[in-house]
Amino acid sequence: MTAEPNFSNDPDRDLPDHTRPDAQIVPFPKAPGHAPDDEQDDTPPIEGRIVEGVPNVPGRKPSGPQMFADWRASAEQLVNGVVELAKRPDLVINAVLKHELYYGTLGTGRGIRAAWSWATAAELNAQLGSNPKMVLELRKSRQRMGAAGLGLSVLATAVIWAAFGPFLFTLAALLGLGAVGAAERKLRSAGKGDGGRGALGTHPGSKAVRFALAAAKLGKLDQIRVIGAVTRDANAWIATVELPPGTTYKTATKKRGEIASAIGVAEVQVALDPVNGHNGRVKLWVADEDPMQGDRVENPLVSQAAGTSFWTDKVFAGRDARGRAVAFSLVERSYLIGGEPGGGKSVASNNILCFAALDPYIDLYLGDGKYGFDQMLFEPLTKGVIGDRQGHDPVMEMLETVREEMNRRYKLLRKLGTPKITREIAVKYGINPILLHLDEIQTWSASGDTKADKAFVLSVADIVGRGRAAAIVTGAVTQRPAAEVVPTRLRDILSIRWALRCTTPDASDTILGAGRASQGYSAATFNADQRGAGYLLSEGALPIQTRSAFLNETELSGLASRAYDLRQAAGTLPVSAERPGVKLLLAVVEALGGHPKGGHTADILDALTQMDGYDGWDAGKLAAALKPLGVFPRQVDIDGRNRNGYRRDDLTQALDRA
Ligand SMILES: Nc1ncnc2c1ncn2[C@@H]1O[C@H](COP(=O)(O)OP(=O)(O)OP(=O)(O)O)[C@@H](O)[C@H]1O
Repeated sequence: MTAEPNFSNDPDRDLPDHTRPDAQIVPFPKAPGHAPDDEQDDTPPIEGRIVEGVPNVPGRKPSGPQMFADWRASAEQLVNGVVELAKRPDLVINAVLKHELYYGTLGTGRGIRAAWSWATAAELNAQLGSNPKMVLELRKSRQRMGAAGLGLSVLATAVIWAAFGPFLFTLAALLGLGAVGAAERKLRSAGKGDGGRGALGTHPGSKAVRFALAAAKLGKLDQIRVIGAVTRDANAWIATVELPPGTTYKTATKKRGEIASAIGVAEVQVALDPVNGHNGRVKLWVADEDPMQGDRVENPLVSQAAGTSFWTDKVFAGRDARGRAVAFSLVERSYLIGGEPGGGKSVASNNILCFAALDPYIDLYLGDGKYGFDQMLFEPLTKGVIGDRQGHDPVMEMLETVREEMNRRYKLLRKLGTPKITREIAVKYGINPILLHLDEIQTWSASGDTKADKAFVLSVADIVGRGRAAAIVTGAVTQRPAAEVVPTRLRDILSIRWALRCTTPDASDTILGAGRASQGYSAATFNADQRGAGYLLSEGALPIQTRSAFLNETELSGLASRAYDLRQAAGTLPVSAERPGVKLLLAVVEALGGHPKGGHTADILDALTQMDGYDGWDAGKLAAALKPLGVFPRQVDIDGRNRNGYRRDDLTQALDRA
């Protein structure tokens, strides 16, 4: 236990910008009553047009003058837009050409395919065997008609060219392409394109948005309004929608899947935010691409030179669908991480473990029910670890150690007459926060040995429940999120829940809480390509769709060795036989032999000088080496002989302190 004030924990110390201001849990969707940041913008929107920027979404019904002002602003913006376009006709031509060339070519291709099918009477292919004569005759006659039509077209083209030159020909060709392109677009938006019903795309109009919401059964088309313009925000479009009277924001969140389907995107691409002060409005945010895929999310710890502070910093968990940082504090918290095998639990956990490791004053206790190598990097930093010692005994021993420490802290709190350990108390009394991280808890909570499993769950629940005030954070991780693995009484007191990809909505609810999936927060909606995707529920907030930060192996070992250095400098490395002070204490204890009281200096030196590294040591050197460790020679009575020596108690207490 270290009593030094933790100056590296100073909240004002110089950290890179991105490590703290971002460190907020941003509800996704935002908690009702919480105005989205981007609603601060005052730019009046234009209904039915796409503008780059952020819409102004008033939370109350607009007043008459307000509506008039909106319309005036809309009209002004429209006029400005037209003026801008008039100044740059090349942009208009470019856009038209691009559109016509693209859709015109697709439409022409579709036309050629259709003409070929018609000319070959493809619809009668099945009857070729039973009635070949009829089919072949029809083919011949259609092909004759087709050839005549083609010939006439070529002739007409030649006449136009000869009479009016290439200009009119080009114009006619462009008009033709435009008409075909328009038809192609219509076919696509009506769902008759080759690829099925098309998505709304990246720049939908408000009418298309209303159609989609009506199709998602949020109400009748004429009762759904889009307030202001459909706008763009980085890689998404945003629309503020007024639902039919009596339909609430919550109803809309439950239909997120249907809305996504009607828009033609994946559910994870859609976010619904409440509109401050109006429960019948919803702010619809639709990403162009799946935000849970693509490049990994990096953890800012990698580029941060300083360590972390349990009391003032937040764990960087990842980013939400909109790319905003998602982070949480560990103070007075505990957490549950669950998800199917390969769902990303270890990756998510690494963000917490690295954060904790980098605060040299957090004592780490680690247990992995897989007895694998996931935690090995951190083992040299831990105060308690079960490593590959299997069964309930090692883990129960570790839990008992933590509970003893917790009881000791409660005694201190009673003495101080204060309800919980604060940063000031921790620094004053040398109390280090504890992180107890238990991976694959099903190994001990649902092993089949009912008695042992129950004892484990009770012990963990005790630490979670009382540890909050004693600066003890418990984390439980499982790949089997089911009630028998994480009993409700345990889950309900774990304040942070992180549901990575799950196989069923029930499994997701086991982590996030009953009913969450039906509210639209289900980690079962993620697929295997969405690596690290999950829902993170922090105390008192709605679950946030989050992609966890991914630390690769190089980064992990770099962070672990940085944590080692920080702990070495702070003197908080765990007892290790390799450290000179500890090595000496262990050697002297060994030299005592078996006597419970201790040993005389002469006898100790006899045994010590036989060991490696202590050749030639005398009483003076031994006393000088033990002095900084707080161990001094005393008179020790052994078997009636009272001589200068060292007491066993003094040596073991020094080991504890080390
Ligand atoms: N946030 C992420 N970004 C990118 N890839 C990720 C992310 N999270 C997980 N992955 C990928 O998924 C793989 C599996 O993740 P991880 O090992 O964390 O799963 P797990 O849930 O711990 O599995 P198990 O239950 O078998 O231990 C990782 O090796 C990595 O390739």
